[in-house]
Parts: sequence; C-alpha cells; structure tokens
Amino acid sequence: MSQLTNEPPLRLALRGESLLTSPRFNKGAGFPASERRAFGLIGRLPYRTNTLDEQCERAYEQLNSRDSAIRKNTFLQSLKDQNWTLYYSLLARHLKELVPVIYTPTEAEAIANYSHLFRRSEGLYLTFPSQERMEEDFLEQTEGRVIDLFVCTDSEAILGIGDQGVGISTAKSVMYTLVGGLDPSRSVSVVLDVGTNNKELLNDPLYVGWPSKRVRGEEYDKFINKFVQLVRKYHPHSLLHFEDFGVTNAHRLLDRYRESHAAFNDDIQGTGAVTLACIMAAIGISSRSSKSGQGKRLSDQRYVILGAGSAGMGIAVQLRDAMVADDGVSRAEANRRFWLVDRQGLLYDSSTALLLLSQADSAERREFIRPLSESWEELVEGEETIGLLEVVKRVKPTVLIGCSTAAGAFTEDVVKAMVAGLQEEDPGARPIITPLSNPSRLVEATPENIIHWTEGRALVATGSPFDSVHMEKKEIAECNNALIYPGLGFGAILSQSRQMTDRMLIAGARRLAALSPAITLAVRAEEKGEGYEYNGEALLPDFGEAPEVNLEVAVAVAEQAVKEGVAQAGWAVGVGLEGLSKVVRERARERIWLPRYADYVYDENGSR
Ligand SMILES: NC(=O)c1ccc[n+]([C@@H]2O[C@H](COP(=O)([O-])OP(=O)(O)OC[C@H]3O[C@@H](n4cnc5c(N)ncnc54)[C@H](O)[C@@H]3O)[C@@H](O)[C@H]2O)c1
Ligand SMILES: O=C(O)C[C@H](O)C(=O)O
Ligand SMILES: [Mg+2]
Repeated sequence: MSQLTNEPPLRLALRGESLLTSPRFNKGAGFPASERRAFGLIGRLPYRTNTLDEQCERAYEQLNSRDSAIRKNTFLQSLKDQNWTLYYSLLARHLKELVPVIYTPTEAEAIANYSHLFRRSEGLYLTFPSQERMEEDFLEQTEGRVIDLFVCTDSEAILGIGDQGVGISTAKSVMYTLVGGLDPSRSVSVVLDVGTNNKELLNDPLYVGWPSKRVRGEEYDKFINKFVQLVRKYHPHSLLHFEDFGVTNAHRLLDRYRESHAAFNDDIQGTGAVTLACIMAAIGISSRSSKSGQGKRLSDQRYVILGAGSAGMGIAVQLRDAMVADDGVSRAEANRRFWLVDRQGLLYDSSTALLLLSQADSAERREFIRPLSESWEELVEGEETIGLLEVVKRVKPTVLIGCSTAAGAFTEDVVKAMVAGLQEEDPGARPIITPLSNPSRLVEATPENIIHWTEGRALVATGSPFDSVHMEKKEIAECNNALIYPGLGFGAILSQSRQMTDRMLIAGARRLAALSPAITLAVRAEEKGEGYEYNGEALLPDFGEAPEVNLEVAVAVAEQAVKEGVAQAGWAVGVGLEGLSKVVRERARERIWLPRYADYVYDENGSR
C-alpha cells in the first residue's frame, strides 16, 4: 500500500535504463532506496532520494534560468519527455504562470518552429503516403491500451497562424490532463500529415513533415475516414477531438462523424461553449448595469461577429441554439440576432457576397446571411462591400466578437461607434467586446485600448491571456476554449457518451457561466439584499482555478448525457435522476488523474 494514497503498488516489468527513460514511470531522483534495489537503479542514480516537492523546486529553478517564454516551453517539453509526474506536478503548482508557456500564446511560436525545435517525437504520426499501413501503425502504438481520448489535427489552421504542416495536438492533450484530470497514458495525440501549402516549410530542408502540397478532395476524405474508422473500431467509447482543421473541412468532418461517435471540434464547439458562458456572464452584468435594459436574455442582444470561420460560426450556432433552448424563440428569429462580417464585409444577399460564399463550405453561414431588404440599399449602391464600421453604426450591437485573425480590426472608430450607438438608448449601457483571435499579437484590439476608448464601460474578454487593465481595475477574463473543453471532454468520457450532443455543450457552458467571478459577486450581493455595482471583476474564472471549474463542467456534461440517454458507462445505465449529481461527482472524483508517485513492485508480467 502507498502510505500516501492507500493504493496498491503498481506492478512494473521495466528495470534499469528502460525504467529511467520511461516518462510515464520514471521518478528520477525520487526513487526510494527499496525501489532502487528492486529495479536495478542503485548505480544509476546519485545517492539522495528527493521528494516530489524538492524535485519541483529544482525544476522550477531550472525553468526560471531560461529567459524567454519559448525557451521555457522547450525546457518543459524536455521535462515531459523525462518524467510525467514531475512535469504535471510542476505545472499544477504554477498553473496560472505556466499555462501561457506550454499553451497559448507561446505554443504558437513553438509550433511555427516545430521542425527546428524538434528533439523527440511524441504521439502518433499518420502520414498520407504511408496510408496503406495505417492500421498497422495505429495498432503499433495503441494495441492493448485503454484509450479515452484521441486529439487529432491536420494543422491547416493553427490558431491564427495558418498552415503549419504538423503540430498542436500535444499541447491540447496536456490541457486535458492538467485541468481536465485525464490520465495521460490514456490519451493519444495524432498528427494527420496530409502535406502543407506553407511555402516556407516546403522549402525548409529541416522540415520534419511530409514535404508535399496538401492533399484535397476525395483522397483527403478517404485518408481522414480511414483514421476515424480505426478509432471507432478499436476504441468505440473514446472521445475524438478535432483541432485546428481548415475552415473548408472543420464543419464538414464534424457533421459527418458526430452522429456515430463522440466527435468534438474544439474550434467550433469548444469556442462556442466558452464564448456562450462568457456572454451569459457579461449579459448578467450589462443587464444589471443598464437602466433601459440591455436585456437579460441572449435573444435581447444584437451580435456582430468579425470572422465567420470555424470559431465565428461555432459561436453563432452555439449562441443561437442556447437562445432557442432558453428563450423560447424560433431558430429563424434567433438567426436574425446576428450580423456576420468576413473578408468580404457583411454577409448579405448580394450577388458578389454569395459568389464568394459559394467558394467556401458555407452551409452553416447561409442561415445567417442578412437579407438586402433591411434598408442597406442606399449604402450598397455602386459598392458591394459593407465594412465592419458601417455595420456597427447601423446595427448598434450590444456584443462585438472577433475571431478573424485580423490584428487591430476593432479600431478606435469601431469601438467608439459601438459605444455611441448603445448610449443613444442608454447612457449606462455596457458594450460587450470579446476579441478572441490568438495568439496575442493577432488580437482585434487590446483590452487596454478597449477599456480606454469606452471610458471603462466595456465588458471585455480575450482569447489569449492579457494583464488586467488598471483603469477601474478591470480583470480581463481569458475566453479560451481550454477553459471548458477539458471538462466537456471529461464529462463525455466519464459517461462514455455515444455522442457529444448540443445539449451537453450548453449544460457545460451554463455551469461555467454560473462560476463567473463577476456573476458570483452579483448574486451574493443580491442574496444579501445589498445593492450591486460592477467593479471590474473577471467575466470568467481564472486559469488558476481551471481544474475545479472543469470538474464542475464535466459533472454537468455527464449528468446531461445520462438525462438524454446517450451515456453508456456501466454506472450510468439505469441510474435514476434522483441523486444523479452525487453519483456523477463521485465517479468523476474517482477518475481524476493526479500527478503523484505510486509505489512500484517488480513483476515480469507487469506494465511496461
Ligand atoms: N479564444 C479561443 O478559444 C479561440 C478558439 C478558436 C479560434 N480562435 C481564434 O480565432 C481566430 C480564427 O480561428 P478559426 O479557427 O475560426 O479560423 P478560420 O480560418 O476558420 O476562420 C477565420 C475567418 O476569418 C476571416 N477573416 C480573415 N481575415 C479577415 C478580416 N480581415 N476581416 C474579417 N474576416 C477575416 C476568414 O475569411 C475566415 O472566415 C484565430 O486567431 C484563432 O486563434 C480563438
Ligand atoms: O488554441 C487556442 O488557444 C484556442 C483555439 O483552439 C485556437 O485555435 O486559437
Ligand atoms: Mg484551435
């Protein structure tokens, strides 16, 4: 028995060098004397045994001797290659500080330099020219393993930095463990290498991916399908997470697979869910601040979204679905609350706009196209594009969302026009502005600027982390899908849901919104019968609280899966609604993986 955890010792078949080079089981200087003897490690390690605390202290010192975020990122990557327990313990102890180092925004730089920083391979690389042997390669790494999660990418639209050939899935998997509590030995990061159209990479002799133009069309679909069918055949209960696929494939693939497997597209659904939570919280604050009523309901708002790609459409659809579910409005009515602006300006039914649309896969977009009849005619005479500023002046949005990759697109003019439009109705109105493009340098406007241009009135959240703004002490929430997807995924895995349904996503978002610091304070004040005034609290919980928050999200999602009858886990079958919450929470707590050393005994038939 482990003295710390009361768990039985782990039976291991690895010894000596193989144990020290297994990141999953290695303890480095943390191996106690008894295990050093049993596993042939005495001469392989210096004398003293360190505690995990001491190891973390040493690793933190080493990390801090690196002077830039990218060098810290590479150091942490090496640590992960050596010792998972130490890596995750260190991250967990400095969560808020280190999430931006291993994930957004530093991960963008790491991926852009993937081939030059490359040291050790990680995960499963499935490459187009080797597709004949895909099953063999897949089984080589997965056979006999229990796998809960596959995170796959074809790297065509990495964050806002475009086609990177290979990258991203490992950083996403790390967040599943770090904040979602998923056992890292039960997840696989998959690179689906179908080439790249990035000329710099193609011309780089050190590029490690397949140096060929991107495969498209039927051949591409067949390749992806082959992979998905392997996942379905060998791991039918796993969650299949799609990340950073190009806009022409993202929706299509999700629609194709989501009925038959628990498939999830993070850029569409993760972003949709975290933004829904953020907007719910923001409306909670704006409606309390506004005299004439900015409106309490999602359907009371006017939304302008810049960038109608995977994220923009995911957000529109998620907000729309929540309006239909919560506000009792029809789908058509809810669609009319949105004005989508892309490269060609407002999406409206002019011939040019439709021609541009037909070049992209636009089934989702079509529902949101504005009819020309709504008094834009005089504006478009002789010119076909209706730009963001004009849209903002006309629409007077209460919510402005950016997921365009267009750095600085929310100009002072745009933001001030939004304020002016709202103040016509109510001088106390609070514009809700969320520039979500990543990494930080692509943000549509910095929080600092937005807060100043709006004289402190705006409610702001961003995609990448930003410091708080001192004017009126505004805390800037990070509205990044990593605040919710680990919990959404854990909920689906915990319940072995056969699908990730829309209602599971809404349940997760609703739970996250309820945990908003700004809302929590408002509700507390009201419960005590005290007056409430917004004082700049963050709209969403901080990443430092992400593990607790994601546990709550997971519980909400798993509960919803049971209620909807899509949960297939043994514990979920036949469990009644009464006491469901308690059962789900207990199951979740049992499943959470925490970075700590188990005791080992040698067994030649044990794990390796
Ligand atoms: N905060 C988050 O959690 C989160 C999640 C997903 C995506 N994002 C960010 O959102 C951005 C978009 O991601 P995506 O996955 O939707 O990419 P995408 O390529 O699918 O979509 C981008 C869209 O923006 C449009 N666009 C490009 N330039 C524009 C301009 N100047 N004006 C208006 N529209 C323009 C493109 O035509 C496209 O439709 C990225 O920067 C990404 O990092 C953030
Ligand atoms: O990766 C992130 O930080 C969020 C999102 O998935 C993105 O593509 O930007
Ligand atoms: Mg992404």
